[in-house]
Amino acid sequence: MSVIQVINPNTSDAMTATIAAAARAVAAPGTEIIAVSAAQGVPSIEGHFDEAIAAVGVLEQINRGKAQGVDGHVIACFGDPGLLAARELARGPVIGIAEAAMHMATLVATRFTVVTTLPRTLVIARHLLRQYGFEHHCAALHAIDLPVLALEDGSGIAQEKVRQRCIQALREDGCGAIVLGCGGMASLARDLTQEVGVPIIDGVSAAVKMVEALIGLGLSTSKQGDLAWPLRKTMTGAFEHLN
Ligand SMILES: NC(=O)NC1=NC(=O)NC1=O
Repeated sequence: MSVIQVINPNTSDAMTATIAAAARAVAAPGTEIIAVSAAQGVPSIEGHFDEAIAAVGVLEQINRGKAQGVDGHVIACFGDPGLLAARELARGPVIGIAEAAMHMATLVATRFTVVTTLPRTLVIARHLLRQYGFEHHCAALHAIDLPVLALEDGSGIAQEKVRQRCIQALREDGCGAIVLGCGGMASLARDLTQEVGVPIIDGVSAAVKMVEALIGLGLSTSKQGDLAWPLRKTMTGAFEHLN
């Protein structure tokens, strides 16, 4: 039995439910998914400021997951907020949904397109492409120009905009796969893939399977060098509980 903690770095429980359903849909029979929202922070993550706030919430949940003895962690926001800090703190594997989706896309296509939410988050995805070494695999990045929580408003408008943008990208970008650039899009991948006949990749499910694979291989986060446990120091104020 493996236990994987899936962390929604924003505080919107409705999005956590969407993320949890996508994770459980692909989890192996022997894998238990524990899905959590950030205990404090921002209701949605749509820029550098939000990412900084969300990173603290991620670290708090990593600590809780460690205390619960989970075997691995997923950071279920497309900016992968706090990923390396989380790897310092964690023993088990920590995978972000952007890196997971990008890795999977390169395994099934030579070029992929990213479809995300607000235009101002495009640069965050670009930074990750460079950080992970996937820039030359990415054909294009597009934003549907709707806020993250539009995906949870029940209207279906955001979901239809994602669908239309994917169809347009497949016509125009010369890509062989599409990466969905938001944790809140997790539920769209399977049906969209069926409809367009091209891999539409959700990072939540990709990350869950990558964590399962790492656990199965007996690979945990390296504690050599920069991902060694954080140096001990006395934290104060709002961070005292992280001591
Ligand atoms: N690009 C994004 O939409 N990032 C995200 N913000 C959130 O709150 N969750 C995401 O996945």
